[in-house]
Amino acid sequence: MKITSAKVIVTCPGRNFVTLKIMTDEGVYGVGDATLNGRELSVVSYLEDHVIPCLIGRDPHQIEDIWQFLYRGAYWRRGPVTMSAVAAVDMALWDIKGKVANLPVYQLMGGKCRTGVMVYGHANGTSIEDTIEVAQSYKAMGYKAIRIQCGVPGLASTYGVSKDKMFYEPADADLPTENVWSTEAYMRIVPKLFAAARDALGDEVHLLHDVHHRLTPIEAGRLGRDLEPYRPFWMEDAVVAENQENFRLIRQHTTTPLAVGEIFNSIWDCKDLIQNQLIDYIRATVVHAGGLTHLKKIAAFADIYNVRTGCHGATDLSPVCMAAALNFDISVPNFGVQEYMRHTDATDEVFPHSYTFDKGFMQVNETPGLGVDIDEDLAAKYPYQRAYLPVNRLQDGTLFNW
Ligand SMILES: O=C(O)C(O)[C@@H](O)[C@H](O)[C@H](O)CO
Ligand SMILES: [Mg+2]
Repeated sequence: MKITSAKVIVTCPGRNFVTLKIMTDEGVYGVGDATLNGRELSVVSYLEDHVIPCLIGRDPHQIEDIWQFLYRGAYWRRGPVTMSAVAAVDMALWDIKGKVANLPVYQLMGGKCRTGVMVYGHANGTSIEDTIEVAQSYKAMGYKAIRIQCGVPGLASTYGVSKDKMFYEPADADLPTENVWSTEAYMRIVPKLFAAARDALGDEVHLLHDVHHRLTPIEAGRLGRDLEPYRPFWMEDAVVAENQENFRLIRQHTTTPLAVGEIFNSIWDCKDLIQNQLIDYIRATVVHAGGLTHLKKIAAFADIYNVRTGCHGATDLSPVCMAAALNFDISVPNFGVQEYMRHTDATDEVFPHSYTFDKGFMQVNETPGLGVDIDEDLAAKYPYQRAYLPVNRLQDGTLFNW
């Protein structure tokens, strides 16, 4: 079997998605997600100019060898652009292998380890009351795990709080929107949100929260300790993780479980965090961390240290990535939870898929391959629109972490 051609499809049914489609001499094709929010076209170029020429004529069944060729063979390793491009190829090759074998990809990865994939939804509101009302509606939809984020008094806007309650897209403008941030105000409101949420939602539902890289390690230690009475499922991205040692300080001060990794690209970004047991959940994704081939290795390494998976699943990860993630989630032993931000109907129409949601769990279903496709004619109706993620400044104007 040989790869005969490949193409990159950029479409914007409300937000941008980049999809790789690999064709073979047997008529079977595979799809992979290559979306990197706010930096989409750099991955398009990486694929078109540097990856696709190397794929033509190769045997699509040699997934590991092609992965090694694109990773080691580039000489320049890692980084979000490279690893998203490698991931797209990897996903498409698993899709092809599954279609040829007439099996869903999870079967090729070892088969089901569980009956369904527990997902968490996003409840957010400008006030604590609004947020709890939305969380109640998620609970009514059957969600077992809910992320709660609320507005911070005195700040015009904050990460995680959207106008549309079901579809959150932070890349909202043609040039970066500027947000204003106060750590002090934020640290005052979040424990109150958790106290009210536990009270209103009961003991059983899992409550999650995303700090979005905004605290210092000692501040994160304090927030984690303040949240302990409300037993959060996790505190996510409490600090920036370029320095993995940051997490040691947090760990010394709190037993609140820690999650990190949505912006990680390889096992090297989380190796120390995992082997020193400084985190509880690794959030690396199929699309930004080198595809299923690499994420399987991260998960296997994490399993040794009791670290569970909690893959990123925001709307900027296309349904192609979601389908790949669900095949991964159902088949790894140390699965924790999967993030699930619903895509809009327009996006779901461009990417027909077989996965389903029911009572807080998702199912991959039995479609051979990844179980997802792209409708190219429909995709062509939504041309690329430049969109940036926001930037964040402190109240005195200092540029901060968004
Ligand atoms: O946990 C999450 O879902 C996030 O932190 C994302 O919303 C993130 O901000 C976006 O994926 C950025 O593109
Ligand atoms: Mg996050």
